[in-house]
Amino acid sequence: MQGTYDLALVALSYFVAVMASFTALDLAGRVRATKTALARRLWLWGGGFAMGTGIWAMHFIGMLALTLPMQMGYDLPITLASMLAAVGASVLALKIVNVGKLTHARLGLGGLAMGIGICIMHYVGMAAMEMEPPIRYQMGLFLASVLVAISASVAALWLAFNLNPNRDRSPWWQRLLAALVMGVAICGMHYTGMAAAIMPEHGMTMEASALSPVQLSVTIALVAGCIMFTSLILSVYDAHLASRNARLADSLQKANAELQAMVLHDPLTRLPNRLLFEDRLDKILAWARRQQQPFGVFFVDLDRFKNVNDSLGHHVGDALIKAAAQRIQQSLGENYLVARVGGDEFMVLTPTGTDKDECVVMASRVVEAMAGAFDLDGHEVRISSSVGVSLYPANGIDKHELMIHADAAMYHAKAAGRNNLQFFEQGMLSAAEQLNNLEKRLRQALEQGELSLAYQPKIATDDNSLKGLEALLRWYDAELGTVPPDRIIPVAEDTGLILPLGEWVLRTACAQTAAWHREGRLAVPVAVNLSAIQLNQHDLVRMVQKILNETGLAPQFLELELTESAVMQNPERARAILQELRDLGVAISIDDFGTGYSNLAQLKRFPIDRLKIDRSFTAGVLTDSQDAAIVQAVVALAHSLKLDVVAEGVETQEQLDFIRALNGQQYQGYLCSKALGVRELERFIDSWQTQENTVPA
Ligand SMILES: Nc1nc2c(ncn2[C@@H]2O[C@@H]3COP(=O)(O)O[C@H]4[C@@H](O)[C@H](n5cnc6c(=O)[nH]c(N)nc65)O[C@@H]4COP(=O)(O)O[C@H]3[C@H]2O)c(=O)[nH]1
Repeated sequence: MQGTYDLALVALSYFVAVMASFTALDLAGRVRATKTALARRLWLWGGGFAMGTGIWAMHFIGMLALTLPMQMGYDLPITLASMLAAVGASVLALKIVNVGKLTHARLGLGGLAMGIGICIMHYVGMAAMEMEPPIRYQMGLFLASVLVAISASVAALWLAFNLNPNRDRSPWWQRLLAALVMGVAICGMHYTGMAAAIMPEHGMTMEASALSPVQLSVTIALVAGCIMFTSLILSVYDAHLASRNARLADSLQKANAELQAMVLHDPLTRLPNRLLFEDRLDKILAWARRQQQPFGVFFVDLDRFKNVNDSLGHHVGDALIKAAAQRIQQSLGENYLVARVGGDEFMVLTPTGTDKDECVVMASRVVEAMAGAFDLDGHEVRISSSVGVSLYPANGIDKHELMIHADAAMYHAKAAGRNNLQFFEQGMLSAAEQLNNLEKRLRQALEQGELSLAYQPKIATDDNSLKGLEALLRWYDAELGTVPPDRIIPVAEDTGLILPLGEWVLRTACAQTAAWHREGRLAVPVAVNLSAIQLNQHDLVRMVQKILNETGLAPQFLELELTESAVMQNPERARAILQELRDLGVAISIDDFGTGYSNLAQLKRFPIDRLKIDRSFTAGVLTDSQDAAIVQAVVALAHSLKLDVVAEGVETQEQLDFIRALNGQQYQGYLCSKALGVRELERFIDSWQTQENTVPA
């Protein structure tokens, strides 16, 4: 008996087979990409189920496409059994190819399971027709149908799973190609199998319990379609979730990297922080030990940074740190690791192989780089740096030693006048400790009122009258003994203590002088030294005004002494502030004149009243022709600018005569008196008057 095929239904059957294969391969492809065992099992069963029902649906649509000259019907239990065979074989095949590495054997086995599954489904499905007499098959075509099913299945599975062995999931076009081939396996088998079938002439089927082909095919197509559609939707949703997870993982990774960068870097300068520095130091140490190579650790501290921070505000301080960080890195180059390890402290790690000479060259570059003026937010700021260097292995063989020794060397550089570099030496450890101790005790002395002032008279050269007093800081510490101001002031400047300390000096000197005025003991001005840092203090003028008000000292009885270098640090700003102080009625004098780098043209523009000749020049006026020439020049300059001159450190009558001959107006020095405590000064005044010298009262 010959049948005819409806080509549209044949095409539909192929389409269903391809759809089923695509869905199945898609779901099965997720098995490898999925982490949990349960999800893997679900995807495997989902794929097998979609494949099985798809093959099953294809079969019955294929049967519907065939018109036989007889009525047809199917036995329901056998029909369902054919579906179970298709699902079971599909699950088995997908499991075989999805577990472990896809070897040739496994691929062959999977294809075999799939091919046999398709065949069983087909021939059991045919048996559901229960023809009388039964259908017979041509052996050749029957075997060909089995061969088509198995070989096309092997090809499809290879395409689906083996084309991209390094990837968890194959791309969609590859799955589609595999599905088209699998469609060929299913349909090829079906139609070859149908060609193998010899239908009995005048055969009969259709029992009372059997289903009509149209009913069955439509039901199956609908069920299979629903299953495939749902499976695909699930798969697409899963793909969406997977890509979202991938994106999340990606941004998590980025956030993690950023967090790590934050933990290891200083947010202001973006330089490595101490943590990262120490980590790198550990690594370079291990390397240097193996290679037996030297390397250096620099400790860089900005001098007078607190000055800038306190006087110009934190935003300028921050800008200075940033600019300083850049300069350090630029002066050293990329091979040097620069880290910010504290407020104004940086550490540098040289590359391995850097010896002592090279360390000196490179550290000097940092010192030089720091000495140039910074233009910050319209402020011209000058600072300097003190650099300590320790060398592996000469100055330390472990991380802590190298760091502590570089730190100690840096302290030594500070004590040696700042703006320089020092190599570590054993004797330095105590210097650093001493400096720390000094700072601690000074802070305590200030808080507990253990500081005092001494007053040194200023005498007129012409008539020996008392012209004024200079207040000088004194500190006697039980442990340290008498600590001279030359040691106190630099420590105070570096630690920021100079502001409260300077305010205390000013208040004490004003209060004492006002008291002497009230007592009628004297009526001369008092001179107070101001540090460069105080000059930059933003509320200096207000503070001076407030202290004058509080102590009741008239402004014309206060004189502020500033060193030449303090004024020249930022001449424009200094000029403006001095003018404001002058406007209050306070006098200004330039201390240690001749020791700095005064620009004489600029000096003319400063609102000052007096120049003080440094005692180093006074000491040499009679013995050193250069000192004598300088003193002569300074006095001449002062006269031409209509400024008074005070010669400091006059110890002998001859020195005084020299100054007097030049018409220098005042002098200070041991010839007349040392700086004296309050009671001593009062006694001095009394005795000075009795010697027929004048003391204005
Ligand atoms: N060899 C010798 N020395 C003489 C003679 N006459 C005075 N001196 C000393 O010379 C220094 C004069 O003070 P300076 O030039 O302002 O120099 C001062 C000043 O720059 C600074 N200083 C002192 N007190 C203060 C203060 O309260 N604030 C600030 N910012 N600096 C201060 O410390 C420096 C040193 O002060 P001192 O040790 O008190 O030393 C004082 C004084 O004792 C003399 O005839 N021969």
